[in-house]
Amino acid sequence: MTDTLDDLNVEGTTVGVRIDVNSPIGDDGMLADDARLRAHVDTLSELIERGGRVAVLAHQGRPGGDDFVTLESHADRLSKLLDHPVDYVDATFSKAAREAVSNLENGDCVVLENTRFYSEEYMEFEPERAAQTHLVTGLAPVLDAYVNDAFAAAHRSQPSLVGFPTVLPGYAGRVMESELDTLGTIEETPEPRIYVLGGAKVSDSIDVAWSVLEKGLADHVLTTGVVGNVFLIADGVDLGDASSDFIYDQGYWDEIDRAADLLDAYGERVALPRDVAVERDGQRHELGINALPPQDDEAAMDIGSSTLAYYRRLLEDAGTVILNGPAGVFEDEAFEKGTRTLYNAATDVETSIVGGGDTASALRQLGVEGFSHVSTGGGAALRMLTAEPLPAVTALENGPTHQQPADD
Ligand SMILES: Nc1ncnc2c1ncn2[C@@H]1O[C@H](COP(=O)(O)OP(=O)(O)O)[C@@H](O)[C@H]1O
Ligand SMILES: O=C(OP(=O)(O)O)[C@H](O)COP(=O)(O)O
Repeated sequence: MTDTLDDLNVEGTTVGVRIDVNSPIGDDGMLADDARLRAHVDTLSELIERGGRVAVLAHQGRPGGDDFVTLESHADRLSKLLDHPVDYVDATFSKAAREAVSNLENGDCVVLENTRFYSEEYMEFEPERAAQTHLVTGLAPVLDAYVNDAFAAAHRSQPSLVGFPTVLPGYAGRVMESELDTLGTIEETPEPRIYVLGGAKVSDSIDVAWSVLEKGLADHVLTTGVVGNVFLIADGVDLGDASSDFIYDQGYWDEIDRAADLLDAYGERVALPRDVAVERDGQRHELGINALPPQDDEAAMDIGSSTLAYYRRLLEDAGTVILNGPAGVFEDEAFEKGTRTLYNAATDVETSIVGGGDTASALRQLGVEGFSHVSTGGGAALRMLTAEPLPAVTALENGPTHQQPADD
């Protein structure tokens, strides 16, 4: 068990708070969706109201990506959401950052710059080594405590996630606490248990499928999205050049062999799409597996109606459904049907758990509501749902011995 904010004496304490606000970014380089910021409002408001001196750490995007931008617009939006001034400093652990943190008064809040602007932060380390990185050795001396609220990044073993709790007393924030409470009890959820794996993170999804099938956590795995396309190709279906090229370009070609191995081992418990939707004459057009391959430039952009009927039948008997990743290119109106219909059907299952940044935004866009739990994390939620430990949580649990009295 990790300590929580209930165990932290906040007043007058300078707290480094790691949050996950990794969000869609518009063409203007500004924040395009603030759902992940909203999730952290409770933790940050509580620390501010209890008189903490709050230094916020977070990443945005990955190096080289269009969404690899400064946190300035995140700080602006946080200030509005918290209804409280939030400063921003374009530094993470340099003298300017340390001075900004040291000058905080009780109830002040500053957002430091995107941690991944600093190269060691995009590497994975053992906690003890992460504690020796420039970020942690530079910033930890001006902090009294560390709060990790970044559940969505807790599957990463990066310095801001595992280094600080190795040298500072560490606490779970309110988002982290609630995610661990809900997702930590997956083995106790009602059976049969169905995992629906879609979206575009094929490699992660295959890892999850292996793990939950091997451990007996999943009675069935249903595949959709790019994941479903990879499984279809692994099963010998010719999806055509457009889908194959897409999978190749994304670097997922090797995953086809892994998917084939999984089908060999657990094929009877893995469900594959029975039809797909392509764009023909500017419209959605569904093709059964026997009608494939599609025409040259047509890519499989969604699952079709037969697949939806098949998956809905399987869901009718489920006690728990765990879903990650959209079933199709939901951003395009013609291909939102799979995601809308499947996720709506999932809300009827006794326990329904959803994870994933894009998935959560798809559900908001499509107005699908009624799940037992919508996680702030994708990869992190999936890792927990395979009953695997999260490095950042382990680091919090193993952190330096500390006894700080809670506020009176
Ligand atoms: N058949 C498909 N072809 C191409 N992209 C797809 C397909 N199905 C889903 N996607 C894309 O997958 C992306 C989301 O996947 P992912 O990042 O894995 O989800 P999450 O963030 O919820 O884990 C979306 O941008 C969606 O357009
Ligand atoms: O968005 C995130 O994860 P997710 O896409 O699995 O929800 C986290 O911010 C982790 O980001 P990363 O996958 O670039 O390490």
